[in-house]
Amino acid sequence: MTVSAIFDPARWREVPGFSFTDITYHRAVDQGTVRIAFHRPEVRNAFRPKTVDELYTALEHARTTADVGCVLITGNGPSPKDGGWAFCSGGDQRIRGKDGYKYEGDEAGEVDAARLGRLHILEVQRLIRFMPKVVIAVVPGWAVGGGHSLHVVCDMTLASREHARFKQTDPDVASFDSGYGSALLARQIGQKKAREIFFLGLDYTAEQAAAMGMVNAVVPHEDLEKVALEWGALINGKSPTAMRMLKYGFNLPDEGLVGQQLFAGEATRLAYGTDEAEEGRDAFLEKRKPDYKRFPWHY
Ligand SMILES: CC(C)(COP(=O)(O)OP(=O)(O)OC[C@H]1O[C@@H](n2cnc3c(N)ncnc32)[C@H](O)[C@@H]1OP(=O)(O)O)[C@@H](O)C(=O)NCCC(=O)NCCSC(=O)CCC(=O)c1ccccc1C(=O)O
Repeated sequence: MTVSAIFDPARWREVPGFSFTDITYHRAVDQGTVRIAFHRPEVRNAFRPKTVDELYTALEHARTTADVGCVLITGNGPSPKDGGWAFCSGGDQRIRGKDGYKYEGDEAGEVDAARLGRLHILEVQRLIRFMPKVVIAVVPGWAVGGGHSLHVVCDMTLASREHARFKQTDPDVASFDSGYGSALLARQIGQKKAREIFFLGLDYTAEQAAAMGMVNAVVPHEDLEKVALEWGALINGKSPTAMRMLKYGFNLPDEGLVGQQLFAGEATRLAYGTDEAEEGRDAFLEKRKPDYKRFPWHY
């Protein structure tokens, strides 16, 4: 299979140094935007622990690459089995064990009983939320269960007019994202609608999701990745400092002390660039008292 039917290979290069199987990882040829895509279209891009490991690795690489300002998360497709499209259908229910999602053994479909079950998609959610870069969910099909929660935690969502569908099946399979997947969703679209999505488990089109406020734009399917790249270029044209202070400022009221820590950390980085901070450091190194008299108490 090619990477994805709506992926334009002329606009991307594979990021070297990785041997991913469950995701693909590309960098745009002309801008600091990367594309990370679920690559299990035959199961609507459900994630298993290996998928989550790879997703975390690619996201961490993007987070720590200094000239990347925008991360697109999407799903490759369509399914070779039936032509269906998906962003992500959440945890792979075939390998869910009593202690979480199980790693597979040597044989396909065989569980590795020696390794502990994982729920580390939640670590991926935190990485998306805490990284000082703009993360966009590019939804070409189903966003369901833990896949729905991933789109919620991204900074913005673009959706295919024809194929994107949003649905929360968590309670159908006795799972519950009572963290970002539900509570942050309620911040985005209101308590009543968020509760409806979880308590009824209905299907919603891209247009309905946009009307609720959980999708930023609805785009013709064949233009989805082109528009995502246009948004990436806009984002990369802006001040990195301004963008990360904005992201952390948007997050802060919902993150408690962690949000304050992230915002304050970036404020500290800015303060380190001042003459005042240099005076504090130099005084220590020169074993003298700092002299802050020339610095005003701004008001
Ligand atoms: C996504 C669907 C609505 C798509 O429906 P449809 O287009 O009709 O396609 P299907 O024929 O149903 O599916 C095609 C094919 O894919 C397989 N498949 C689809 N989804 C999954 C899946 N999640 N796991 C395994 N396999 C899947 C399906 O079986 C078909 O295979 P065939 O061999 O061809 O028959 C629909 O498919 C659907 O509803 N899927 C299930 C969605 C779901 O319930 N997902 C799990 C929700 S729970 C979750 O994700 C929790 C994870 C999590 O983030 C979390 C968060 C916080 C705390 C804990 C957790 C936690 O990990 O539990």
